[in-house]
Amino acid sequence: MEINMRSEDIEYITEKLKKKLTPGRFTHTMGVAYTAACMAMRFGEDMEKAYIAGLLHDCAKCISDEEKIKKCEQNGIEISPSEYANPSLLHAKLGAWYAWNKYDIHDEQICSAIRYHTTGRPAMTKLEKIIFVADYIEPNRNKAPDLDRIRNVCFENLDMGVMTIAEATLKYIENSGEAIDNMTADTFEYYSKAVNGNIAGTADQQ
Ligand SMILES: Nc1ncnc2c1ncn2[C@@H]1O[C@H](COP(=O)(O)OP(=O)(O)O)[C@@H](O)[C@H]1O
Repeated sequence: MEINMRSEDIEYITEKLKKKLTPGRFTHTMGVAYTAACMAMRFGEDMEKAYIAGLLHDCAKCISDEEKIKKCEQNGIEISPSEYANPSLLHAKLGAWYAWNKYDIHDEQICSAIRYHTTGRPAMTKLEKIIFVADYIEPNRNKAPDLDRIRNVCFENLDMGVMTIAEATLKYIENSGEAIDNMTADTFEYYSKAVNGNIAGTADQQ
């Protein structure tokens, strides 16, 4: 189902995010929104939903770890052991909750794309894949190695893009010493099989 947002509503969300996020995070946010909209054009997804999901994906990012835990506990959002050990991961779950409850985006697909944008998950929807990938490749990102190649891969084949980014993220977090959420490893495994043709029904991105 389409969401048909009014341009005033999109402007309102954008202005609110500008206040809630640091300038760097806001720039990244706009990059993800535009990249997600481009990927939606490329892969036949709803452009407006991709833009809104990109806009809101980090809406809970600029909150202290203590506050993230508190807000999750207050609102009945379950916290896993790896999230207690690495509360920064909670911005994705909490962001999905904020999108629904504070920004009034009553759309399961958008909120789920926000929910899984950091770790990914096996068998993602097309919109979830687009936000997972757009977060990594948007034009303001410049620290990850091999980004030009990864950007090409993502626009060529969405599943291969997800696999490549999950693999790069795993390498990065293995060296960071932070508590690891196993969902990214599950995502990598699933999409390795998908690109090698061992899982049926995921080739909607060719
Ligand atoms: N499975 C995971 N376990 C632990 N940390 C992870 C995992 N996946 C991603 N991260 C880390 O979470 C951080 C935030 O990632 P992400 O949400 O994708 O970007 P951002 O919110 O900055 O746009 C990154 O440092 C990334 O390495």
